Amino acid sequence: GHHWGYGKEDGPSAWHRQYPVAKGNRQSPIDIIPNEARRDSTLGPIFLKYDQCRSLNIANNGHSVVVEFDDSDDRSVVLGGPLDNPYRLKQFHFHWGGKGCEGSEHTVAGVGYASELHVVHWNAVKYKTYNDAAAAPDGLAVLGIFLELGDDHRWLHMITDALYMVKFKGSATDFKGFNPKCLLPSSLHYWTYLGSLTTPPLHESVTWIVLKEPIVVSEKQLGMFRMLQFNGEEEDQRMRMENNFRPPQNLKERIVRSSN
Ligand SMILES: COc1cccc(N2C=Cc3cc(S(N)(=O)=O)sc3S2(=O)=O)c1
Ligand SMILES: [Zn+2]
Repeated sequence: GHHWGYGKEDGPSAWHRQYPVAKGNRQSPIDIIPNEARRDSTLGPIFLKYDQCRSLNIANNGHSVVVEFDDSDDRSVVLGGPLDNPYRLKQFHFHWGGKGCEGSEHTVAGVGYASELHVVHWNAVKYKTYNDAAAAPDGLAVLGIFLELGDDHRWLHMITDALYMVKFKGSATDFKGFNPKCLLPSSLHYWTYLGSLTTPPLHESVTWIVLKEPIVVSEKQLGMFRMLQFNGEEEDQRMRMENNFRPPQNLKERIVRSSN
């Protein structure tokens, strides 16, 4: 049927028709204003226990490129910070712009980055399935990491080298042995707030943890993401996958907290 996308007719400004929660009170992304974030001494550090993580595959879902993990046990979790219990690593994916344009979803004092990495975790302590967690107010914890342009990232090639295998929507290939720890910046200082999925179904189920320090990737590396297509191989219309980001949404009655 008529599916959502990032074009003029099916893009973020139209999503509310099929997903009324798009106009909800805890939508994401937002513009983060550092000076207005509340420094909270009760907010401890976050811990990323990814050493036993097991990546499974890399796929093009028609909206982004996603790396999925085995989440059948608590082998890889995020804990601490604003979280009351460990959240299980499920997948990571990216959002990016067009050549030379901004592409991140969150912005910082009105400034966007070239891209944003989302590492998605779910509350397997409280919820039996991912689907249940993804629709629950404390179901997901997503780590947001900004990508800024500069030198080559020494490990990103492991992902960009695989992109030719998942050029079209619906394609997937094995992707074992990848640890997202190699995509983290040196500092785990963060902003955190209660928000939502940034794509349909836009569930208001995400505790966002946005790292303050970006990682650096080259224009050449980011350009590889733009060889992906929104369309399936059999579709006539070829649509380059780019500008797959939702713009910042109203903060409403929320505050953003800052780790020390
Ligand atoms: C029942 O709800 C479900 C079930 C299965 C998958 C999803 N998802 C859809 C969108 C979506 C968007 C994310 S983002 N950009 O905010 O990090 S994460 C995510 S998802 O949880 O994978 C939702
Ligand atoms: Zn995302």
